[in-house]
Amino acid sequence: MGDDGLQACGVVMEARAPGKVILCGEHAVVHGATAVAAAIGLYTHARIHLLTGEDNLLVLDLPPFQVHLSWPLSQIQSVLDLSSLHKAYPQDVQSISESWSAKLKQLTDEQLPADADKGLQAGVVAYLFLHLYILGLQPTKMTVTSELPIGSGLGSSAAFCVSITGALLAAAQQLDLHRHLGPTEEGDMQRWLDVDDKDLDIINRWAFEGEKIIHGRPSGIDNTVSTFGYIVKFRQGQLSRIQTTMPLNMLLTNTKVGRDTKSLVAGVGARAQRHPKSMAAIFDAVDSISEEVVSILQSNSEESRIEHNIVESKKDGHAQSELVHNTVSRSVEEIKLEELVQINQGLLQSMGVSHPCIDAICCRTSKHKLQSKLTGAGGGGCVLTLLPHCLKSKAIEEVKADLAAEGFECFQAHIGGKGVQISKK
Ligand SMILES: Nc1ncnc2c1ncn2[C@@H]1O[C@H](COP(=O)(O)OP(=O)(O)OP(=O)(O)O)[C@@H](O)[C@H]1O
Ligand SMILES: C[C@@](O)(CCO)CC(=O)[O-]
Ligand SMILES: [Mg+2]
Repeated sequence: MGDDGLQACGVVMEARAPGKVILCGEHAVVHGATAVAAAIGLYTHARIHLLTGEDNLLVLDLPPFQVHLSWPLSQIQSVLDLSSLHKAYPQDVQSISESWSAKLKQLTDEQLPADADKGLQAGVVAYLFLHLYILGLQPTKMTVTSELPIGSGLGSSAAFCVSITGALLAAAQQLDLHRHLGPTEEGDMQRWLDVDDKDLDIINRWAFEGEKIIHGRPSGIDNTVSTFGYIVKFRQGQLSRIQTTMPLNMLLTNTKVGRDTKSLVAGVGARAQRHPKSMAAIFDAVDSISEEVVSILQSNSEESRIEHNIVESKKDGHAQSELVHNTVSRSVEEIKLEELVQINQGLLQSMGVSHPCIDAICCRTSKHKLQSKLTGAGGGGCVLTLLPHCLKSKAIEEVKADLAAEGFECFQAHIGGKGVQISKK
């Protein structure tokens, strides 16, 4: 018996799914443009315990929200028509119907406090939907923890959907798993298994259905990166993996301004309806930026090894800054990437998804001759700053200290690692 008095029957499955950064193309990707994104080494973990028949419950623990929810299976049966589930197979990915959506909201509202966040309600509905369709009415306890800041542009909603889908499919014994032969990450004693490619596709498709419940109109880029990992180019549901020898270092700064992706995506959609031609031109420009970023990342030319010195800041228009004194060498590719980041940020501002805090961070980092843009849905959340490979750690610490003095929290994360993985106990 566990601390909570529930009888676990010994089977525990855990899935971990990474967050992501979008290098370029957010929002425009919803309207058909290309975007480039990478997995980051911060994970959401979904742990599922199968319970014995004595506990006829579905239990959901969400420590980041200090929420513990529990539904008797009989209550779920009395609210929902589950007959269609008996015919469904986990491979047969389905969308939530209007009637299920209303009934799952009712089941969720009965459990959540009256003043609970609407975003949290949507996350719980996504969990119930995925659980019932993938695992059926099996008594379980699911605990979801996360290293990601939630609602901050690093794909927490996608990592939530991908990790719970992975854990549910693993518990339903629907995944082919491979022991991965590489060294385990330092300090990580848990053995993570890779998922077969065909099963990754099923995880991704279910997670997309979860994202639709949380977001309204996702492009699918976030769940795709969280599932497949690495660095990807994404356009209209199609992904291709980008292999690059270019070191991609960046600083992530959390504005800590709360926002939700659903309303930001809806806001850009409304602007596009009001100004179809102008917004189409912006989305086209973003598409070109992403295509250029892909070709820069994939170029392995001699040119990339030629180092260029950036003119000292005092000689250009930023002479007012007392902060800029370092001259940093950059490759031609790094210079181009920085310009594209700057152009993309300008276009995101035109879409109406920047925020004074984001603009302040971009301005602050430009005084260190570094380029920044929002990442994810914007409106607050996180900002990424490109760090040229020659930038010394002392200089990075100076930027961090400068941003910290403004009240912003900065961190670095590993870029381009694996996607969802499973661990069994
Ligand atoms: N660990 C978690 N536990 C429960 N719900 C979560 C968790 N992580 C994310 N969510 C769900 O995702 C929602 C936040 O998603 P949202 O898309 O607004 O932000 P994000 O995914 O962090 O940023 P972006 O979409 O810009 O990358 C929360 O309101 C909740 O529904
Ligand atoms: C804003 C957006 O483009 C990225 C959110 O991380 C939404 C989406 O693509 O689903
Ligand atoms: Mg999201």
